[in-house]
Amino acid sequence: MPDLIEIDRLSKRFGAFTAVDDVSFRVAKGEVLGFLGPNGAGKSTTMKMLAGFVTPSSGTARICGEDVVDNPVAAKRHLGYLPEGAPTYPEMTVEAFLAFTARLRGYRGSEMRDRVAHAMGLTTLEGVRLQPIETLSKGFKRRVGLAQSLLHDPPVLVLDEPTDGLDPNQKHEVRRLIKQMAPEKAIIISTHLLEEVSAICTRAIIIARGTVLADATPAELAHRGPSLDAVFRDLTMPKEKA
Ligand SMILES: Nc1ncnc2c1ncn2[C@@H]1O[C@H](COP(=O)(O)OP(=O)(O)OP(=O)(O)O)[C@@H](O)[C@H]1O
Repeated sequence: MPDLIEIDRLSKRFGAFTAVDDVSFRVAKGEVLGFLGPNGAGKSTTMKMLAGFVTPSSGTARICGEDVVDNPVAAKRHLGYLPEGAPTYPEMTVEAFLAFTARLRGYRGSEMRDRVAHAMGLTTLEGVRLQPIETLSKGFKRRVGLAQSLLHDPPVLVLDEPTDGLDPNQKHEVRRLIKQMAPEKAIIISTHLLEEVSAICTRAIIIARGTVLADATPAELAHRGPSLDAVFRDLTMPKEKA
């Protein structure tokens, strides 16, 4: 399977602080990579660099072979990105926001309407399509963000905490959707939920203080200790000085 995401020696410094430190990995079509780490580990910053919202200090990131710094428009064409938090334009209705995003993606007329309807169907938003985004619950807002990332059916998805704020039923639905899309795409999800990794990820990267500490299948990671939870703690908790 081809590598649709290629990250080589990527770093990001904010002043004297290094948020992402020499990170390299690849994600092939068919893989769902879980990006795990404690708060402040550098997950969102890495995803923002992939999405072109933060410029790397050094290293490269390519999506479907397109460098995100040198060819940002081409790279973004292949990418669906769900940022952390709620979608912008809170006063827009769900449908108007998705139509606006679809127009930005270059769709017009019936194709635009079909794309919006399909994305709302995938994320079960039809019931709230005429509601302003600001009046929605956190879980619904998250799903509007997800719908926006799926509009152009991109081969690469970078989803920053896709199930954050969802109730257990909604979590189940979003995980089902990710699994269903997985064979045709390369997907990265960041999460704090270790059960999510076992449920949908084919591979997991554990990152802390900007550095990759492990890159393996969930089963391989779980075998390194009594549980995935214990392995995560052992890798990411700062060690006591002797
Ligand atoms: N624009 C910025 N300026 C300065 N520091 C930043 C900036 N963006 C992020 N950081 C810092 O970089 C580090 C990594 O942040 P990042 O948001 O990537 O972590 P994360 O792993 O996504 O954390 P969380 O799980 O809490 O979302 C943090 O210490 C954060 O405060």
